[in-house]
This record gives sequence, C-alpha cells and structure tokens, in this order.
Amino acid sequence: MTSERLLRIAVPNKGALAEPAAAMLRAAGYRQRTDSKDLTLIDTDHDVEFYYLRPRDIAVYIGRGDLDLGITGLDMLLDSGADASEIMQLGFAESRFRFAARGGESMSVADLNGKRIATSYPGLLQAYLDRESVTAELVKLDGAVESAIRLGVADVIADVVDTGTTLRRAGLELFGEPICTSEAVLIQRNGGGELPPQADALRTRLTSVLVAQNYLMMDYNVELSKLEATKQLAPGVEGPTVSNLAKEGWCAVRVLVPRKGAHLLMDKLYQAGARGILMTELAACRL
Ligand SMILES: Nc1ncnc2c1ncn2[C@@H]1O[C@H](COP(=O)(O)OP(=O)(O)OP(=O)(O)O)[C@@H](O)[C@H]1O
Ligand SMILES: O=P(O)(O)OC[C@H]1O[C@H](OP(=O)(O)OP(=O)(O)O)[C@H](O)[C@@H]1O
Ligand SMILES: [Mg+2]
Repeated sequence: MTSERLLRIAVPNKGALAEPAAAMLRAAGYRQRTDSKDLTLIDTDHDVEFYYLRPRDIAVYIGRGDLDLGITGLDMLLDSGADASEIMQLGFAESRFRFAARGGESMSVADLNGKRIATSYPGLLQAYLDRESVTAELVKLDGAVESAIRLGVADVIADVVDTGTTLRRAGLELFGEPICTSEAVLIQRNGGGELPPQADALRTRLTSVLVAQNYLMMDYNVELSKLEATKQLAPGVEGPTVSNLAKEGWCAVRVLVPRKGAHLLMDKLYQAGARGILMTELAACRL
C-alpha cells in the first residue's frame, strides 16, 4: 500500500482492553508487538504505526489530534471530555458504570446529596450528578474503588461493573440505573479533517472480524428432495451454495449461519434430513 504518511493508531497497553484490542488487530491482519515493553510498532505492509498507551490517555491524544485513531472504552472517552467521538463499536470490554453502597442500605440516587462518592471516573460521574441535580463530594481514586467504603473515605462508590464479583466480595450492593453502558470503541477527533486511506481499510477489516465473530460456516449433505426444507431453516445471506455430491440424489450445501442459536439450528437441520453437518469458525468475513 502506498500513502503520503503512516496512519497513527493508539492501542491500550494495559488493563481489560489491551489483550482483546491487540487480538482484534491481529485477526484483522495487522502486526502487533510481541514484547510488552515496546512502546510503538510500525506495520510496514499496511503503513500503520501503533502507539501503546494507557487506555485513559488515549482519548486525550486523539482529541488533541496527536494521533489519528484510538481504541479505548466508551466510559473513558466520556470521562475524559476529550474532543473525540466513537466511530465504531468493537464488541469487547463490555461493562456498566454503576453506583454501589454497603449491602442493606437501600440507597437511591436522591439520597446522594451531601454524600462522598469514590470513583476513578469523576468526569462521567459529575456529568450524571449535574443532570440529576445532585450535589455530592467526589473522592477521586485510581482503582480498587470497591475498598473505599470499608476504609472510610467514601459513603458510596461509582465504578465499572462486569460480572459483579468484585462488588460482592466487598459486601457492596448496586443501586440506581446504570450511569453508563460501555464497550471498547474506535475513536476519532471531532471535525479532524481527512485521514489517510489506511483508515478506511482498517475500519473495513475490523468490521470483517466482527462479522466473523457473529457467524459460523455450516456445511451439510442432504437429499435433493429435502433441500428446500433445509434451505428454509438456514437461508444464508445470499442463499446457500449448493454443489453436486457423488452420492446419487444428494447435494452438498454450504451456508453462513448466525453464531447465536447455531446448535439449535444444527438439531433442526438434522431432523429435516441434513447429514454430515459441520460447523466451522471464520477468521474474517466481508459480506
Ligand atoms: N472487568 C472488566 N470487564 C469488562 N470491562 C472492563 C473491566 N474492567 C474494566 N473494563 C473496561 O475496560 C476499559 C479500561 O478499564 P481498565 O480498568 O482496564 O483501565 P485502567 O483501570 O486504566 O487500567 P488498570 O486497571 O490496568 O489500571 C474501560 O472501558 C472499562 O469499562
Ligand atoms: O464486575 P467484575 O467482573 O468484578 O469487574 C469489575 C472490576 O474490574 C475492574 O477492575 P480492575 O481489574 O481494572 O482494577 P482497578 O479497580 O484497579 O482498575 C473494575 O474497576 C472493577 O473493579
Ligand atoms: Mg481498572
């Protein structure tokens, strides 16, 4: 690929985003660092330079225009107040940003007036409190926020929740609606001019990885007389590929199926007469 300049992409270097972000870029055909002490890496085949940065700092670099595109969490982007926006959802590091208090306190958002709230996301929290007309004292912590109540520095916390295990272990209970629902996103500076053509190529490739994650390839053999019934069950995107089979009166079918419910579909296809059914993972898929 030839371009005037390298496309500069910020990739999280630590935390919940780092591994899945690198894995997704690898799946999209890009080189990624193999040594976690490397700060940058140039993929010369694609004219892309990756910068490995703290996830929290990524929106700042993108908002200032120092780098072209970045991968970060939506919650971190909103918290930063940076002049940047999400241009693509990436489907990993899904979490909710929520309030929690000591078990049995049955708090509500209206009770937060005058309380001390510990958080690592003060920007996100303050914007929510302003919207709800709540006045509270924010206690800014870097992490392990769940310990703040036991240690007496806060009455309530607002933190990232995934499985809820960390909260439960700290004896805390959620209350109120989620303040924010987050996942990893690709971000770009607002009104940030034209990017080199590698940016579109990157988005197309990431989309093909996401599509591949949502579909499986299914192959099966079926008697010609039963083909219509199996086609109805699994119509595919533009109709299945039907090929000859050496066995007289039979055919081989290949079709893309949604990953969700694929095993149930396999059962139904078998009942409808399909045999030798195979399900295969896709590495990438452009529809
Ligand atoms: N346990 C989790 N499950 C899913 N997503 C998570 C989890 N923890 C954090 N996240 C999400 O990942 C992103 C980065 O958060 P993370 O906690 O990894 O950053 P950090 O706290 O700056 O890094 P570190 O924890 O290494 O200091 C955020 O968008 C957050 O919502
Ligand atoms: O609901 P769970 O599945 O338990 O996950 C949520 C926890 O994961 C993150 O912590 P992290 O490991 O990033 O540590 P940190 O608090 O120091 O940032 C987050 O801040 C919560 O503490
Ligand atoms: Mg964290």
